[in-house]
Amino acid sequence: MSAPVLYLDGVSVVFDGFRALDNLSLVVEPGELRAVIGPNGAGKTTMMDVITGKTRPSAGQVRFRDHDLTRLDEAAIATLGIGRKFQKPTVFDALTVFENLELALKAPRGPLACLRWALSGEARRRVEAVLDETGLSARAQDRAAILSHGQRQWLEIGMLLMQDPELLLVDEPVAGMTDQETEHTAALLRRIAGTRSVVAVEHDLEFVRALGRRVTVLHEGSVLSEGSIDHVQNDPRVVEVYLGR
Ligand SMILES: Nc1ncnc2c1ncn2[C@@H]1O[C@H](COP(=O)(O)OP(=O)(O)OP(=O)(O)O)[C@@H](O)[C@H]1O
Repeated sequence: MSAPVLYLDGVSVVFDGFRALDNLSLVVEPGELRAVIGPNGAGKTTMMDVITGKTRPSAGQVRFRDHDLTRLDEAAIATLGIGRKFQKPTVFDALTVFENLELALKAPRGPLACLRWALSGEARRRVEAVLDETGLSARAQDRAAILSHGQRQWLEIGMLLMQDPELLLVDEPVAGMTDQETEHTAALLRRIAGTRSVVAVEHDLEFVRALGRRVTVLHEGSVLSEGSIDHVQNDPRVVEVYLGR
């Protein structure tokens, strides 16, 4: 079996004596799509913050491929190939969908290499591939301001894809979406995973079911249950602390 992309072992985060993460372990394989669910305050956001270097763990290992993330700052971690999508989109309203994607592109270093690359049409081809992948090709020349809520979220996911991340972290991607948009987002994340790994934190269980992959349930900073959506939904401990409320 290949080495995991993401490896958390025994991770704890303590805020003023309060354990937001408590001996948390999580392993994500290359190409895996993982859903993370759990009640409010379970530690989902803190876990994402630890992976991206925003929060330092007080104990435990956090590894991305062969990199020890506990020794790196946020900027260094981002350049390793970890992209994070927050709930609130940060697209540029005045620019078109195409221009937003172009702007997010990671061009080669150095002005000459960059110019040669731009002239080669490589940039345009990357934008077109991401338009296709996100289902936004028909909106390419529309300004971001007129997109629907769902389309803005997909554009933001597309902007992260332009950076060609190996691991994508998405925070509540379907909050506020219609059922149809939610289904489109599930299909998009399933497509994205395979060539990259994706960790999605979400409360919407219909969406998690539509993802159809392994689910991790967090509670009080550690893993309460893990497995298929049917497995975790039928786990009495999950019903007691999360689903039964
Ligand atoms: N900077 C901080 N200082 C003190 N406590 C914090 C801090 N950040 C988070 N916490 C606490 O840690 C716990 C875990 O919070 P976290 O935001 O990770 O949970 P969550 O699972 O993402 O919850 P939600 O579903 O509500 O977003 C919460 O009790 C929260 O109040």
